[in-house]
Amino acid sequence: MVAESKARPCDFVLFGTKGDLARRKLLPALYQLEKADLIHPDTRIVGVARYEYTLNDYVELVEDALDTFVKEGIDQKVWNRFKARLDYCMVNMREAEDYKKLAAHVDLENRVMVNYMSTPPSIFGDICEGLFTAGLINDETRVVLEKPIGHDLASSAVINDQVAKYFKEEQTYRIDHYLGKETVLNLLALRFANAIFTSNWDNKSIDHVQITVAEEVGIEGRWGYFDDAGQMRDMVQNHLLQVLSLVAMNPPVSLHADDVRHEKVRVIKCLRPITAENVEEKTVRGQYVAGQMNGQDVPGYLEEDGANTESSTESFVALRCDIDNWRWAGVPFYLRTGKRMPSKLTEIVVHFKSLPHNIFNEEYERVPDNKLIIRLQPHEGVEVHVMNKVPGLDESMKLQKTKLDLSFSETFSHARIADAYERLLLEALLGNQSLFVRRDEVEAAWKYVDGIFAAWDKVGDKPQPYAAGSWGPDASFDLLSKDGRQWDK
Ligand SMILES: NC(=O)C1=CN([C@@H]2O[C@H](COP(=O)(O)OP(=O)(O)OC[C@H]3O[C@@H](n4cnc5c(N)ncnc54)[C@H](OP(=O)(O)O)[C@@H]3O)[C@@H](O)[C@H]2O)C=CC1
Ligand SMILES: O=C1O[C@H](COP(=O)(O)O)[C@@H](O)[C@H](O)[C@H]1O
Repeated sequence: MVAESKARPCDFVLFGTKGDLARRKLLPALYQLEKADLIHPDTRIVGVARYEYTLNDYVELVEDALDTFVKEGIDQKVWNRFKARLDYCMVNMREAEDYKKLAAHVDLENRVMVNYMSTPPSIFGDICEGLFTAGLINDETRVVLEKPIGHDLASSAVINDQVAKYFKEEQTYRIDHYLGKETVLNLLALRFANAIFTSNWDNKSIDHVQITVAEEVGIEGRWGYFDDAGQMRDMVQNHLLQVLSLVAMNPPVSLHADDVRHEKVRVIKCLRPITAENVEEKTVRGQYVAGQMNGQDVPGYLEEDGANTESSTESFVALRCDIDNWRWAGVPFYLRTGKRMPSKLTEIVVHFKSLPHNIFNEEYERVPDNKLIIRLQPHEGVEVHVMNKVPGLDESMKLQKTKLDLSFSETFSHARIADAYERLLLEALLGNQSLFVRRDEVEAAWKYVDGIFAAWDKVGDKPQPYAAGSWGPDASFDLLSKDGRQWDK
């Protein structure tokens, strides 16, 4: 992607530094950037929380997070460099006056202040106001917002307005970590650097597209958060619609942030609204009950720690999305995501159209369709399913389904696949917004999702049970079979 500004030294201020995301993902990602020598030598990292820590306490907290979450272990030399950048400031994030303390920890004259809000979105506005009160916002100051922004279109507009009071859109970086995944970025290369795909990427060649984001994990101690959100708000509104928009968008004029975002938002705006009249035909939602994962008994959603036995929050969603534009008219995009599925699997399957006529033997009534499978995680790679002649002297031209399989770990064996947050933190430090979501994208996605919730409410839809360790409710299979199709897995 194209960096909008040259690398400059930054004050990277991590609000919520003691939280789960900061410990599990953000601090390890910063450490990896240090290891790869990608952080400007004068950049500082300032942790912010509401605890009275000494700098030493904070350094220990960071070391503990890295010990726990950096898989390959900490390299002492890298750690020594990294820890020299650390600083800590105690702030009560709801108290605007308290932010004045931060002034002593940053240098607006010589460094760009990048404020990462790894906190509940309900305090994003307070943080912006606090930064303003303390005189810490200039034209270069950036703010990085975690997802999901809001609970629906109205609440997301409130949060975006609170932020926009102090920060321009060019200063606002909305995170969707799927946009930082190496394989999601590879979609751009696959689509726009390969004529074989570019010229076949529409309703003349493609029958339908499947996007699956299956998770093995359950609620992982986040029941309070998750029950309020559900899989639709936690995954579909952001990650799945972002992936869909990258698969379906028209070629952007360039890789500059707004050129890419302009094309993505056009796709989301073309999604045909799902209404009470067709919501039962086009959507399925589920909630897991007790089952087995890898031979172990696991509890149902309502038996998880902290659960409320009345909850009708969905942990699984499947949708048929239709994109009303010239390129995709008549090509359904089937989306599916759920917790407690049999395995972690994130992939896009592009099913090409059937051939009009079979000139080969009768082994197949119809020659099986070609498929392009883009494996986002795990086993990152790309497969193309094609038909081949079985070698041999017989006259029958026997065909066999075969696959061209490009595995990233084998083909690029020298390259380490970076975690999505490494890429996104680097881009935020460099000042490149391409991989961040613009306000109109977030709002268009909420509009679509809000319509589905309204339709579910109107028809009184409730999640259907599925056993933990299964691929979701039976209705998810019916969603495709009634269109004469089936899920790839
Ligand atoms: N965890 C994850 O995997 C993901 C999280 N996110 C998003 O990232 C953000 C952070 O999530 P997560 O780390 O899980 O949440 P946590 O609750 O673990 O962390 C949030 C942090 O914010 C701090 N905080 C909250 N209110 C205040 C306040 N008034 N003053 C000072 N500190 C405050 C909390 O402090 P204290 O410790 O004192 O309570 C806590 O350390 C959320 O927006 C979430 O939606 C997005 C994707 C994945
Ligand atoms: O944002 C989130 O994403 C994770 C899944 O991310 P992945 O990179 O492991 O695919 C999900 O488990 C979590 O609930 C959600 O908030």
